[in-house]
Amino acid sequence: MSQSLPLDQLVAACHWIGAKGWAPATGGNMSVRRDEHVCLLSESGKDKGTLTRDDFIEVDIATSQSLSGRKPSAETGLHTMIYRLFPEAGAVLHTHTVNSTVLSRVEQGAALLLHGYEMQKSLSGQHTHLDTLAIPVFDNSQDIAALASEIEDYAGRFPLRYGFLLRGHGLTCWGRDVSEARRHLEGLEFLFECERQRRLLEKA
Ligand SMILES: CSC[C@@H](O)[C@@H](O)C(=O)COP(=O)(O)O
Ligand SMILES: [Zn+2]
Repeated sequence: MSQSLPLDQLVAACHWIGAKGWAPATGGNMSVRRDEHVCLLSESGKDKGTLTRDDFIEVDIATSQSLSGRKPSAETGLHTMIYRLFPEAGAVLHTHTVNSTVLSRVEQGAALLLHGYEMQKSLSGQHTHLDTLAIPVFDNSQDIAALASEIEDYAGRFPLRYGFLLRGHGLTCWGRDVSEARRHLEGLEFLFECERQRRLLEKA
Protein backbone atom coordinates (compact mmCIF):
# COMPACT_ATOMS: atom_id res chain seq x y z
CA MET A 1 0.00 0.00 0.00
CA SER A 2 1.48 3.38 -0.96
CA GLN A 3 1.98 5.90 1.84
CA SER A 4 0.06 9.13 1.37
CA LEU A 5 2.02 12.39 1.16
CA PRO A 6 2.07 14.74 4.17
CA LEU A 7 -0.05 17.29 2.27
CA ASP A 8 -2.66 14.63 1.47
CA GLN A 9 -2.65 13.65 5.13
CA LEU A 10 -3.16 17.30 6.08
CA VAL A 11 -6.07 17.68 3.63
CA ALA A 12 -7.65 14.57 5.19
CA ALA A 13 -7.10 16.08 8.67
CA CYS A 14 -8.85 19.30 7.56
CA HIS A 15 -11.88 17.31 6.34
CA TRP A 16 -11.95 15.39 9.65
CA ILE A 17 -11.76 18.68 11.60
CA GLY A 18 -14.58 20.11 9.46
CA ALA A 19 -16.76 17.03 10.02
CA LYS A 20 -16.22 17.34 13.77
CA GLY A 21 -17.41 20.97 13.64
CA TRP A 22 -14.09 22.16 15.03
CA ALA A 23 -13.53 24.87 12.39
CA PRO A 24 -16.91 26.61 11.97
CA ALA A 25 -17.41 29.19 9.22
CA THR A 26 -13.89 30.10 8.06
CA GLY A 27 -12.28 29.54 11.48
CA GLY A 28 -9.12 27.52 11.95
CA ASN A 29 -5.94 27.08 9.95
CA MET A 30 -3.61 24.18 9.26
CA SER A 31 -0.08 23.64 8.00
CA VAL A 32 2.57 21.03 7.34
CA ARG A 33 6.33 21.49 7.19
CA ARG A 34 7.83 20.83 3.75
CA ASP A 35 11.44 21.17 4.88
CA GLU A 36 13.68 23.23 7.17
CA HIS A 37 12.78 26.47 5.36
CA VAL A 38 9.24 26.17 3.99
CA CYS A 39 5.81 25.15 5.26
CA LEU A 40 2.50 24.78 3.41
CA LEU A 41 -0.28 26.82 5.03
CA SER A 42 -4.02 27.02 4.41
CA GLU A 43 -5.21 30.00 2.38
CA SER A 44 -6.89 32.75 4.41
CA GLY A 45 -10.67 32.99 4.56
CA LYS A 46 -11.59 29.54 3.25
CA ASP A 47 -13.85 26.89 4.76
CA LYS A 48 -11.16 24.60 6.20
CA GLY A 49 -13.43 21.56 6.10
CA THR A 50 -13.47 21.48 2.30
CA LEU A 51 -9.86 22.35 1.44
CA THR A 52 -7.98 20.62 -1.37
CA ARG A 53 -4.21 20.41 -2.05
CA ASP A 54 -4.47 23.62 -4.14
CA ASP A 55 -5.63 25.62 -1.10
CA PHE A 56 -2.21 25.38 0.57
CA ILE A 57 0.38 28.07 0.07
CA GLU A 58 4.17 27.88 0.40
CA VAL A 59 5.40 30.13 3.19
CA ASP A 60 8.96 30.95 4.23
CA ILE A 61 9.41 29.86 7.86
CA ALA A 62 12.04 32.49 8.66
CA THR A 63 10.10 35.52 7.35
CA SER A 64 6.45 34.31 7.35
CA GLN A 65 6.22 35.58 3.76
CA SER A 66 4.18 33.82 1.08
CA LEU A 67 6.42 32.55 -1.74
CA SER A 68 3.68 32.92 -4.36
CA GLY A 69 1.99 36.21 -3.49
CA ARG A 70 -1.22 34.37 -2.51
CA LYS A 71 -2.57 35.14 0.98
CA PRO A 72 -1.93 32.47 3.61
CA SER A 73 -3.73 32.39 6.97
CA ALA A 74 -4.02 35.57 9.03
CA GLU A 75 -2.34 33.51 11.76
CA THR A 76 0.67 32.51 9.64
CA GLY A 77 3.01 34.08 12.22
CA LEU A 78 1.92 31.57 14.87
CA HIS A 79 2.62 28.59 12.60
CA THR A 80 6.05 29.84 11.53
CA MET A 81 6.91 30.67 15.17
CA ILE A 82 6.17 27.02 16.09
CA TYR A 83 8.28 25.65 13.20
CA ARG A 84 11.18 27.95 14.19
CA LEU A 85 10.95 27.09 17.90
CA PHE A 86 10.52 23.35 17.45
CA PRO A 87 12.59 21.85 14.61
CA GLU A 88 10.87 18.51 15.25
CA ALA A 89 7.37 19.97 14.65
CA GLY A 90 6.00 18.71 11.33
CA ALA A 91 2.37 19.85 11.38
CA VAL A 92 0.28 22.53 13.13
CA LEU A 93 -3.51 22.48 13.60
CA HIS A 94 -5.52 25.46 14.84
CA THR A 95 -9.21 24.94 15.68
CA HIS A 96 -12.12 26.98 17.05
CA THR A 97 -14.01 24.52 19.20
CA VAL A 98 -16.69 25.49 21.72
CA ASN A 99 -14.71 23.83 24.53
CA SER A 100 -11.44 25.64 23.81
CA THR A 101 -13.25 28.95 23.24
CA VAL A 102 -15.27 28.80 26.46
CA LEU A 103 -12.74 27.16 28.81
CA SER A 104 -10.02 29.61 27.82
CA ARG A 105 -12.36 32.46 28.83
CA VAL A 106 -13.53 30.89 32.08
CA GLU A 107 -9.97 30.05 33.12
CA GLN A 108 -8.63 33.12 34.91
CA GLY A 109 -5.08 31.82 35.27
CA ALA A 110 -2.23 31.69 32.79
CA ALA A 111 -2.74 27.98 32.13
CA LEU A 112 -5.44 25.34 32.02
CA LEU A 113 -4.33 22.58 34.42
CA LEU A 114 -5.36 19.02 33.55
CA HIS A 115 -4.94 16.34 36.18
CA GLY A 116 -6.36 12.92 36.89
CA TYR A 117 -7.38 11.96 33.34
CA GLU A 118 -6.24 8.73 31.71
CA MET A 119 -6.50 10.51 28.34
CA GLN A 120 -3.54 12.74 29.29
CA LYS A 121 -1.58 9.74 27.93
CA SER A 122 -2.84 10.55 24.42
CA LEU A 123 -0.11 13.21 24.41
CA SER A 124 3.40 12.02 23.50
CA GLY A 125 5.61 11.63 26.56
CA GLN A 126 2.74 11.53 29.08
CA HIS A 127 2.66 8.28 31.03
CA THR A 128 0.30 8.80 33.95
CA HIS A 129 -2.94 10.49 34.94
CA LEU A 130 -1.15 11.58 38.13
CA ASP A 131 0.90 14.27 36.40
CA THR A 132 -0.47 17.78 35.98
CA LEU A 133 -0.49 18.95 32.41
CA ALA A 134 -0.42 22.74 31.92
CA ILE A 135 -1.78 24.12 28.66
CA PRO A 136 -0.89 27.84 28.61
CA VAL A 137 -3.61 30.39 27.89
CA PHE A 138 -2.57 33.62 26.16
CA ASP A 139 -4.85 36.63 25.81
CA ASN A 140 -6.16 36.85 22.28
CA SER A 141 -4.84 39.60 20.05
CA GLN A 142 -5.28 40.68 16.44
CA ASP A 143 -1.57 41.61 16.45
CA ILE A 144 -0.23 38.20 15.45
CA ALA A 145 3.42 39.32 15.37
CA ALA A 146 3.15 40.56 18.98
CA LEU A 147 1.33 37.39 20.03
CA ALA A 148 3.97 35.19 18.38
CA SER A 149 6.76 37.03 20.14
CA GLU A 150 4.93 36.77 23.51
CA ILE A 151 4.57 33.00 23.03
CA GLU A 152 8.19 32.66 21.91
CA ASP A 153 9.29 34.54 25.02
CA TYR A 154 7.14 32.23 27.20
CA ALA A 155 8.70 29.17 25.54
CA GLY A 156 12.14 30.49 26.46
CA ARG A 157 11.17 30.47 30.14
CA PHE A 158 8.75 27.57 30.54
CA PRO A 159 8.17 24.22 28.85
CA LEU A 160 5.77 24.51 25.93
CA ARG A 161 4.58 21.19 24.52
CA TYR A 162 1.60 20.04 22.45
CA GLY A 163 -0.22 23.35 22.15
CA PHE A 164 -1.60 26.57 23.63
CA LEU A 165 -4.96 28.26 23.99
CA LEU A 166 -5.85 31.77 22.87
CA ARG A 167 -8.46 33.25 25.19
CA GLY A 168 -11.95 33.24 23.65
CA HIS A 169 -10.43 32.07 20.37
CA GLY A 170 -9.25 28.45 20.22
CA LEU A 171 -6.46 25.90 20.36
CA THR A 172 -3.25 25.71 18.35
CA CYS A 173 -1.45 22.38 18.62
CA TRP A 174 1.26 20.50 16.78
CA GLY A 175 3.05 17.20 16.40
CA ARG A 176 6.03 15.55 14.69
CA ASP A 177 3.75 14.78 11.75
CA VAL A 178 0.09 15.12 10.78
CA SER A 179 -0.82 11.92 12.55
CA GLU A 180 0.69 13.04 15.88
CA ALA A 181 -0.83 16.53 15.54
CA ARG A 182 -4.25 14.90 14.99
CA ARG A 183 -3.79 12.71 18.07
CA HIS A 184 -2.81 15.73 20.17
CA LEU A 185 -5.81 17.70 18.90
CA GLU A 186 -8.25 14.86 19.58
CA GLY A 187 -6.72 14.11 22.98
CA LEU A 188 -6.72 17.75 24.10
CA GLU A 189 -10.25 18.33 22.84
CA PHE A 190 -11.45 15.27 24.78
CA LEU A 191 -9.69 16.58 27.90
CA PHE A 192 -11.25 20.04 27.43
CA GLU A 193 -14.72 18.48 27.13
CA CYS A 194 -14.13 16.49 30.34
CA GLU A 195 -12.84 19.56 32.14
CA ARG A 196 -15.83 21.65 31.05
CA GLN A 197 -18.24 18.94 32.24
CA ARG A 198 -16.35 18.52 35.53
CA ARG A 199 -16.46 22.26 36.24
CA LEU A 200 -20.17 22.41 35.42
CA LEU A 201 -21.08 19.40 37.58
CA GLU A 202 -18.95 20.42 40.52
CA LYS A 203 -20.59 23.84 40.50
CA ALA A 204 -24.08 22.35 40.65
C1 LIG B 1 -13.94 33.26 11.47
S1 LIG B 1 -12.68 34.47 11.50
C2 LIG B 1 -11.37 33.65 12.29
C3 LIG B 1 -10.02 34.23 11.92
O1 LIG B 1 -9.92 35.52 12.41
C4 LIG B 1 -8.92 33.36 12.48
O2 LIG B 1 -8.96 33.28 13.86
C5 LIG B 1 -8.88 32.00 11.90
O3 LIG B 1 -8.72 31.01 12.60
C6 LIG B 1 -8.99 31.81 10.43
O4 LIG B 1 -8.26 32.77 9.73
P1 LIG B 1 -7.61 32.41 8.33
O5 LIG B 1 -6.98 33.71 7.86
O6 LIG B 1 -8.70 31.93 7.44
O7 LIG B 1 -6.60 31.34 8.59
ZN1 LIG C 1 -8.27 31.37 14.70
